[in-house]
Amino acid sequence: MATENTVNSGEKFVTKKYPFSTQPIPRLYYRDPKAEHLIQSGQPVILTGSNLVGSAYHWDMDYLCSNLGCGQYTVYTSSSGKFKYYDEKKMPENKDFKPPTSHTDMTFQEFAAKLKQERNNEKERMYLQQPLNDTVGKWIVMDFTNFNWEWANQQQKTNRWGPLTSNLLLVGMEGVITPAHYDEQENLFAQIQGYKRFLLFDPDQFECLYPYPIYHPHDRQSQVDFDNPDFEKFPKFADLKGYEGIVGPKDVLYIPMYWWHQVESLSGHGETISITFWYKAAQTMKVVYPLTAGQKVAIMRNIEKMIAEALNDKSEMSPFMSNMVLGRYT
Ligand SMILES: O=C(O)CCC(=O)C(=O)O
Ligand SMILES: [Fe+2]
Repeated sequence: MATENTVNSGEKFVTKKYPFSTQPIPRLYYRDPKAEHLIQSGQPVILTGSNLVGSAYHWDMDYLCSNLGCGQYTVYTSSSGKFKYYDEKKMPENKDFKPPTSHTDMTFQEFAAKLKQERNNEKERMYLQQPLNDTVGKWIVMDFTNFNWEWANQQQKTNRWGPLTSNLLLVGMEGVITPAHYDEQENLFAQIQGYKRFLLFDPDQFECLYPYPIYHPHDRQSQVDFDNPDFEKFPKFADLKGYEGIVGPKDVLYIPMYWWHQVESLSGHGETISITFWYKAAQTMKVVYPLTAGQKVAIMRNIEKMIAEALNDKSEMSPFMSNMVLGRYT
């Protein structure tokens, strides 16, 4: 696999090389009017100085072990290092589907012990992904209470986002990868430990990334294997253009809704610890034309859902979808 060296804020990183070009995600002080403007116009930006999770900068494996309590945490395991998300609710109707990762629930202490054991085991990567809940110990509650809610709430208000839905705690081994996908929520992604490389793609790159059908467990994920793209099946992947940036401790990345992202925990800098702040979409006051690429993705999703429900048999989807457009809209 081809790699290249990247230098970012004085640190050196080895990153994988992909067959598409990228431009840097802007990196700006959080109070910079240019940063505020990017968020308001639904563009990604790496924000410095916000201290969104300033009260959690001391979180590391030992502190979390002592203070996270004895609740159960979901830990995913992968032999490829890739953790492509799958929706288990969509598995019963997709009998041939084989989950690419497995998961088990364990205490944080059990996870930390396993991590120490497996740290040098290239064949087994682990990634803890668990929304923060009320089983955490009192010091974590204290740190959480002292997040920069004033700024977060102000962003929520200014951008008319809906309610905060969850804070996902992500603790990953070096080298873990979350393959390209989009989410249906706004996200302030806060980094605490380690470095993550983000590859981002505008929602207008939809046709270059070939998401799975909506009824598939991998809905919202790209079908393209970035390490070994099948250009015959996915020819427009060759036209893909993206953004990239490295997010380190204290940085916050705004990931706008429907923006594709691939996330790679970089090697040589220890485990990665991150927290997401997911917000429901802003309510649309008045529709303005032309529609944005994100609004078109939302329309496609709704239509696809309606057709899938009406047909009630996923084997009918493919001929139906082709017949609807063939020689008419093609
Ligand atoms: O950090 C990761 O590995 C994935 C994060 C992600 O996909 C998200 O925050 O939406
Ligand atoms: Fe995501």
